[in-house]
Amino acid sequence: MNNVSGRMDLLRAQIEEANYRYYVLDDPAITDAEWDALFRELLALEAEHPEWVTADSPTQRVGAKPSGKFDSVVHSVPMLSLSNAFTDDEVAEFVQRIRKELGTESPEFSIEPKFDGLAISLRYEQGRFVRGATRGDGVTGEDVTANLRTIKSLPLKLRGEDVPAVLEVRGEVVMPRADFEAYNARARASGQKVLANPRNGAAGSLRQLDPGVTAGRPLAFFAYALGEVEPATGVPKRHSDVLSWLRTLGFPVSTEASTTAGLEGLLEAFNAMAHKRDQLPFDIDGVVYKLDRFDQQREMGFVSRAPRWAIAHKFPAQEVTTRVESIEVNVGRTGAVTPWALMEPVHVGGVMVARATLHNADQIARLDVRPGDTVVVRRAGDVIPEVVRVILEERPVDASGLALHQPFEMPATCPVCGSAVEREDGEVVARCTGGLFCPAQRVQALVHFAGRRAMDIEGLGEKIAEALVESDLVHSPADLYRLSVDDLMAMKRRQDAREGAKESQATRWAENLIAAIAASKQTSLERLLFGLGIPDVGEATAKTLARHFGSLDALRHADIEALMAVDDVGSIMAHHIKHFFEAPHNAAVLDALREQGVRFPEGLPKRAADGPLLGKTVVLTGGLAGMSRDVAAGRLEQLGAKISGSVSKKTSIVVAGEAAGSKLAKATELGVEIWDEAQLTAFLQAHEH
Ligand SMILES: NC(=O)c1ccc[n+]([C@@H]2O[C@H](COP(=O)([O-])OP(=O)(O)OC[C@H]3O[C@@H](n4cnc5c(N)ncnc54)[C@H](O)[C@@H]3O)[C@@H](O)[C@H]2O)c1
Ligand SMILES: [Zn+2]
Repeated sequence: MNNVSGRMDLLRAQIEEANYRYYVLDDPAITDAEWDALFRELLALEAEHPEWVTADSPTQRVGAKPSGKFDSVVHSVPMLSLSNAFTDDEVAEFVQRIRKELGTESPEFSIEPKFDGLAISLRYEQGRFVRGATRGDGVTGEDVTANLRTIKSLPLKLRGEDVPAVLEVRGEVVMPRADFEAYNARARASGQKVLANPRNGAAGSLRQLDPGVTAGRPLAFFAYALGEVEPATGVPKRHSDVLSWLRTLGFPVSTEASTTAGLEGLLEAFNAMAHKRDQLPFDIDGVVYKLDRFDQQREMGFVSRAPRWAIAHKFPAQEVTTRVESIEVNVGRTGAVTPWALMEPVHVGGVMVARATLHNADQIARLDVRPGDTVVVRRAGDVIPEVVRVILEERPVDASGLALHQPFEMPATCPVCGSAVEREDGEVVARCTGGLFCPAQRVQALVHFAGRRAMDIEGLGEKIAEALVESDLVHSPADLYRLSVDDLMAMKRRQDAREGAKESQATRWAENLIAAIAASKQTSLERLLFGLGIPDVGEATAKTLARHFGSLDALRHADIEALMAVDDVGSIMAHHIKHFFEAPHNAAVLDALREQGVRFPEGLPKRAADGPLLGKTVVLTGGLAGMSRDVAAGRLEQLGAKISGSVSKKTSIVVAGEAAGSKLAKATELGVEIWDEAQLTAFLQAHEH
């Protein structure tokens, strides 16, 4: 007996503490599922021992006392909670109770999603929004009027002529999931604290002392009930009609609401909503069934904490706790290195989950997640399951009480190919620098290599690249040039067999692809350089490098200083380029490409050692009508000019073509000499040999 009453005391204390963190601090320490388990256990013990039910038990009360941060508002009609049902049987009991007490065979119910947000009450006087408050402990809430005014969908003035002098509308403030994800992505990128879940996001945003902060976080509102109404004469007699009425007054009301009679209809609606759950723009944690007729609601009445005429039928939890077995990193197609927690499998959001993303190194540091840790995992909508927080109290320790595991550190080398993993200043994502060499990146690297502005191999898209890599035919771009029609046909046959497709004899695609690959052997240095996918080296830089060094070998052997002497090549890029060419596997690919017959014109740097433009730096901007900018640059270089991509004080001449933009503006500002196309043409003609 003492054990039981002791257990009840403990449960009450645990629930009190959880309520304080959840309702007042917006910073829960346990999951809703854990809270529900504690609460249910207490309810069950109280049912067995009614003599030990205390008046201040959490089962007898709603929420928690207001924090004192805001002015308080006394609700003229108390705001209650809802009883919960977790199984069909519990819903059946609920319906049975109503049938018995009302003597109605098939009571009618209104059905609505259970929004996972924050309950609020809005007060309108003479049709104008005057005050809004949180639920608080159900009797006294917090005045959050200024913050509520920032919610765009919340009407500040009621629609229509005939509105009650006093109208209180209750509903839920929620944070749409997309806005929640976007907020967290930004927070992660800038190293700020992320929101644990949209409910917390909504509650935390609404309970800000600065309405400016609330305004910056998109919130939505859904109306689902009335408080005080004066005069009450025009109020409909059914809940479903109240929802329609609220809509005509200008309130957002869920379009998912419906009505039904009897148990069957409720369970059907529950299953339908469970299917839709992931597609809804905001989180819902169940379905609420309410007796539709107000006279019947009055007959059923209330218990201390919740109405007896309604129940919330809850979905499987979207947040659960489990244990991290290990942390691994995964390399994506673009080389991005993402850490994952491998966990003891758990049911979350209705599916079994064994991996959850840890996003990036910053997030790991913020969470301080380590192997062996008990963590909260969240899975909602189509979003990848993620680790939300670590339960530090449960971190495994050794005999002397020290943590068993050190903080996790991102590996310095790629787990797939062993190349260095680098993270640029100011970037959140770490990347494998292996490029072509890294099997994890091969498919994307091949697609890039074959791209129209690189080697221009028609027909080599993502699907074929995937098949080539998967069938082990191609490890590096050089392997492309060893392929035969027979190889491709064999690959296709294996694929057809695996997919159970009918074997196709058509060889045309394979012949075309081999021809396109062969044709790409005649290329230019700049196309090849761009196609190699050197980190940071885009099309423009590839061009500049090709022009500056003239030959592949000159570039391959350039040191950092020589690289930095190239216009627009900064120190980071110079290091990337040098690393790339230094890596033996990249050198092997380049040699193999040459061996396979890839050819491009090479020579000395094109810039003449002498000429009228010697010592002058020229920038070309805007479109030229008579020739391409490349051609113009080449001819200027033959006359001794150095071509640069950006305007600075060192620029001698800016050639401004059609629609020249910021570079022209900068040249004007710096007083640099500016030529139009006519001047350029005249100059080139005058110096033609
Ligand atoms: N993790 C924690 O530490 C912790 C602590 C306290 C409470 N909780 C969570 O909160 C729940 C209990 O809290 P509660 O009393 O705030 O309520 P509740 O969420 O179980 O149900 C009542 C509330 O549902 C909301 N609601 C949503 N859609 C509705 C609709 N269509 N019609 C009517 N009401 C609707 C209203 O805000 C109402 O106040 C627990 O089940 C638990 O999930 C968690
Ligand atoms: Zn790699």
